[in-house]
Amino acid sequence: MRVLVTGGSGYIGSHAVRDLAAAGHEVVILDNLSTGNPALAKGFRLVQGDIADRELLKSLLADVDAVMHFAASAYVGESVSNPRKYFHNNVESALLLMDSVLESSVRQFVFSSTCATYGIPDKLPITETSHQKPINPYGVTKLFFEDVLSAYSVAHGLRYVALRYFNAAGAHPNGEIGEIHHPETHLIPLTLKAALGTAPPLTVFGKDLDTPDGTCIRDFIHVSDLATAHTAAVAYLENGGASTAINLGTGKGTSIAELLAIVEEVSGKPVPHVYAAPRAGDPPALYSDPSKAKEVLGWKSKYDIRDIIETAYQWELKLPSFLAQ
Ligand SMILES: NC(=O)c1ccc[n+]([C@@H]2O[C@H](COP(=O)([O-])OP(=O)(O)OC[C@H]3O[C@@H](n4cnc5c(N)ncnc54)[C@H](O)[C@@H]3O)[C@@H](O)[C@H]2O)c1
Ligand SMILES: O=c1ccn([C@@H]2O[C@H](COP(=O)(O)OP(=O)(O)O[C@H]3O[C@H](CO)[C@@H](O)[C@H](O)[C@H]3O)[C@@H](O)[C@H]2O)c(=O)[nH]1
Repeated sequence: MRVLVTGGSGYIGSHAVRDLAAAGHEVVILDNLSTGNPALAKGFRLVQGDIADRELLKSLLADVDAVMHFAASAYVGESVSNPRKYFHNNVESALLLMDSVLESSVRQFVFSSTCATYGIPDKLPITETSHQKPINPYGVTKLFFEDVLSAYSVAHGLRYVALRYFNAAGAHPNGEIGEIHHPETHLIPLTLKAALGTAPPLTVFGKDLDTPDGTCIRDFIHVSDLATAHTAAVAYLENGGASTAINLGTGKGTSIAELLAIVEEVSGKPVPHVYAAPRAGDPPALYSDPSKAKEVLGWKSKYDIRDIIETAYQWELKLPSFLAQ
């Protein structure tokens, strides 16, 4: 298949394009480089442009069979302080992308959704039928776009897979690419940087939450596992699969306190940290029931939290030389 990958120069997209190419697909990346890094797209055709550029999309979509849509603004905390940015990029621009898709012959679509669409879950682990009541603007935009896809699949014959990732983490096991965000606000890179002394002590948001050790719980899923799930989603659509939404997680939650202990073990260094109030828009505990992914896509995660920290640590050591290339 020929796949247009929006946001393929970002963290998760750059891992997915490598897996797609390894499976024999032809990839074109569209990325405006607002948060992406061109070095992550090395070896692939990268078109620098915006998903809202109708003219550009018309020409790109003429030559592809499917779209994989990663491009978005994706910081939970920032979406609370600057919601306009999120409604603009994740809804307004994304709707223009869909107009372009519907005006083309492309009818297969894979979307980067998120467990942030669930809000505070009604039960744990979270299944795809758990209620979706997001508690931050980022989650609202992602849920809205899922609803757009659902309506367009009924009205326009679009077939889509909305992949609801839990917390993407880790780096490519071959050491070539890994997590880069500007600014970096994610827990694992900030924890590693704190251990290495390349960033200030970690601020842990919340220590008296309603969780067994009082710190927040997340289901960290290795970015290479996410990548293989995307390739499986493309195969599912290629084989005529119906539109659906699927959780991508390990099924296991790790608390921040547990995570700090693993980072200390892997790095052999203490993680300097301080506690602060919970971050606005953060649910205390999120972890998946990943069984639908196994049933529908034949996919399950291969890496665990220790693998995640080990690959992320190796990447963190390499990052200065990667950025200096
Ligand atoms: N990181 C996570 O834990 C996580 C979890 C669930 C869902 N997601 C979703 O996965 C996707 C990728 O996340 P990521 O962590 O790789 O983020 P990222 O910021 O590294 O990647 C996003 C990419 O999209 C590009 N982009 C943004 N807006 C664009 C636009 N209007 N036109 C063209 N390109 C644009 C950016 O330059 C960047 O390369 C996002 O949709 C995010 O919401 C991420
Ligand atoms: O310096 C920090 C950074 C984070 N956290 C906490 O760590 C947890 C994870 O935070 P973070 O790494 O920022 O990820 P999330 O806010 O959970 O968001 C990520 O994971 C979501 C799915 O859960 C995706 O949808 C988002 O795009 C992605 O950024 C949260 O409880 C944060 O409060 C801290 O305590 N200190």
